[in-house]
Amino acid sequence: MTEHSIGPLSPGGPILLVGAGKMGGALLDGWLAGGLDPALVAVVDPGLPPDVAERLSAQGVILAPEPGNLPPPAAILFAVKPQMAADALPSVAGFVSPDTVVVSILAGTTLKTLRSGLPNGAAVVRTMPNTPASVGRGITACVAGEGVSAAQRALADRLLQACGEVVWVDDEALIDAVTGVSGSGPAYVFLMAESLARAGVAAGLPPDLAGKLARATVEGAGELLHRSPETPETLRKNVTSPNGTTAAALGVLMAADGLDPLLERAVAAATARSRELAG
Ligand SMILES: NC(=O)C1=CN([C@@H]2O[C@H](COP(=O)(O)OP(=O)(O)OC[C@H]3O[C@@H](n4cnc5c(N)ncnc54)[C@H](OP(=O)(O)O)[C@@H]3O)[C@@H](O)[C@H]2O)C=CC1
Ligand SMILES: O=C(O)[C@@H]1CCC=N1
Repeated sequence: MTEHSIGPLSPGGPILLVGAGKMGGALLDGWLAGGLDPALVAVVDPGLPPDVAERLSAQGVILAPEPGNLPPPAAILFAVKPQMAADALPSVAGFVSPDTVVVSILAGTTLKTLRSGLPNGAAVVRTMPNTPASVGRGITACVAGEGVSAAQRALADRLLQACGEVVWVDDEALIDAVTGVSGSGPAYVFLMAESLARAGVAAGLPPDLAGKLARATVEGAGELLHRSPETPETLRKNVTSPNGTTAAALGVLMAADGLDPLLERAVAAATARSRELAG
């Protein structure tokens, strides 16, 4: 069970997920774990693996609906790869009613592009979630397009809150840097676990032990950061004895050519790629 219960939700129509891959599937898991009634959820994804389709169907989720046999969705969560957007938008458009809000999670795909593939005046919210959503610990940044009503914004907020925290921005341009920090960010942290394990092996540990230590360290540090009211800086200082082992390591990581410039370049590369995807 996640920390974020969606509770009873009467959205006034089903919630349609278009694209139930890694991220769409994570959000779907978050909704179901958060208590969203599966009978209110429909999924369009021609590539759904049979075991996933079977599990969702057994839970009562509606699979592969057509616009003619599904009531107008209150919200459509659009979650295909950005490169598939043009192919998939016509099928999304077929489900859109005047009251539907389309919530996109596509990296680099602008409100303008999305709206151009949907019926005139469609309400669109562009968002950037991240995969910890599958365990209720995601964070999603959102920007509302023109004409999104307060009720539509509240519904988008509620659906995303079932999977973690939600923040709203007014400036769509910020979403590219959001993607570089929190959208892609979980990958940087997982890489830290991989890289720390490799460094442990280089320092003489057996690979299994290095992997176990590195994973538990990243998990534990994340949990401590989650539970503690302290800043990351204070938590770091709490580990660091004067002239001790951590100080020796931080001398490398916090040097002029250490982690800051490396992450700055990494986030800049992701941000630039997000802008590039927008065309
Ligand atoms: N993964 C992440 O961490 C994050 C991803 N995003 C965004 O989420 C989106 C999805 O990414 P991700 O989940 O990683 O990608 P996936 O490839 O895992 O998921 C996309 C899914 O959409 C399916 N699909 C393809 N075409 C259609 C269609 N016409 N109609 C319905 N479904 C279709 C795909 O099927 P098939 O595989 O058969 O093509 C696949 O199952 C991307 O736009 C990405 O930018 C945003 C934040 C974080
Ligand atoms: O790598 C990507 O393009 C997507 C967007 C953010 C995380 N994954």
